Amino acid sequence: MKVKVGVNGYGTIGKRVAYAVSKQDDMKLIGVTKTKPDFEAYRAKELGIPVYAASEEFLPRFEKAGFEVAGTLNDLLGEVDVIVDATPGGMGARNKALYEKAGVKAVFQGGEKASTAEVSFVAQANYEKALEKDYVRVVSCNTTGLTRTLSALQEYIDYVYAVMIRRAADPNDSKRGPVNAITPSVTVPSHHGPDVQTVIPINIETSAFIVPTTLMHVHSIMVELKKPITEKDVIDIFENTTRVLLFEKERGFDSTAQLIEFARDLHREWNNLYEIAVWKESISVRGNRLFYIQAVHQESDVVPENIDAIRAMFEMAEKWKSIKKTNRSLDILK
Ligand SMILES: NC(=O)C1=CN([C@@H]2O[C@H](COP(=O)(O)OP(=O)(O)OC[C@H]3O[C@@H](n4cnc5c(N)ncnc54)[C@H](OP(=O)(O)O)[C@@H]3O)[C@@H](O)[C@H]2O)C=CC1
Ligand SMILES: O=C(OP(=O)(O)O)[C@H](O)COP(=O)(O)O
Repeated sequence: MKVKVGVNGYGTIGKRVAYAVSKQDDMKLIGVTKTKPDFEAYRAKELGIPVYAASEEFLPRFEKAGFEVAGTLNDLLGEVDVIVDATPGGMGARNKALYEKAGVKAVFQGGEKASTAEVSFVAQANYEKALEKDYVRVVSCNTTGLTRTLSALQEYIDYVYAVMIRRAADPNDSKRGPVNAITPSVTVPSHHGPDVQTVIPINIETSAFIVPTTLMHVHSIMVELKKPITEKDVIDIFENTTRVLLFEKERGFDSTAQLIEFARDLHREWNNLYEIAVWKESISVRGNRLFYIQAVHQESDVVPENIDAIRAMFEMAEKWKSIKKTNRSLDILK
């Protein structure tokens, strides 16, 4: 039996999740929603993906353009087992009542509050917590990146302090920037530390800054150690951690620009870099402190998490079987 999946919100995350769903042999993509018949709606149609209006109020837009939709969100909800809500942050919580009414499970994204779902999710850290759940939140791209590397180091962690350097906007976003400024998140901690704690129980504080770039986020991480570890141990741990890759400045990875070029060289769809990129040379142990620097491709790291969340919610596979299956389907390197 294939799980029938719909995607509400076919934007940066939604289109990538829809693509990933279409690559799974145990899932079927039933359709996606759009609010307007723009080029993304036409592209979905060209790809054979049924397009539904995000609600009845948007139907006139499609009618005016002569764009035939397969129905509205309510029709889509009548056809699916699970909906991936990838609408703008905060909208998912409002949509939840519709999903409950339709008796459909839902995966929410990191723009929603933790309380929107029964569990906040990063596959390698807490897959089992999502088993049989109806509402799961895949945490934000930055929180996913922090959780992937910190969960691998969990037994060594006394306290974590991380500085998040966030991209100002996604590459397709011409409304938000980038701006010619550095914008601090003046609320400390930023949401990322408390968000990591919704997935793994560690001591962590974060602060965050937005900078004028669209490519990736970067994290500068400092761990106060509970017990000794060497730089080689950390390298070995990350080499054996799924969805984490080590990159060397020595090999030309000077910045996020080369990381994105690497994804382009792999001919990845939308130059997705699903894996968290840790600079090998940045791994440094000084006394009881470990330092490292990592980069997060905000548009794609959460995509495999959405797929694993669906498998957990329907108990379709145990943790590592699902993670490996998802990795293979998306050509994730390890
Ligand atoms: N972008 C990122 O870097 C990341 C985002 N996230 C989270 O993922 C979620 C989605 O973000 P993102 O993909 O960037 O957002 P986008 O703005 O790229 O896409 C959101 C989509 O939602 C659709 N939408 C807008 N209004 C409605 C509505 N009333 N009903 C249904 N759909 C609507 C839009 O459709 P249309 O185009 O038809 O108007 C749009 O395509 C957020 O929670 C965000 O925090 C998580 C990780 C990273
Ligand atoms: O989840 C993200 O970032 P975040 O972890 O800093 O909230 C995404 O990059 C979306 O961020 P945005 O809300 O600035 O678009």
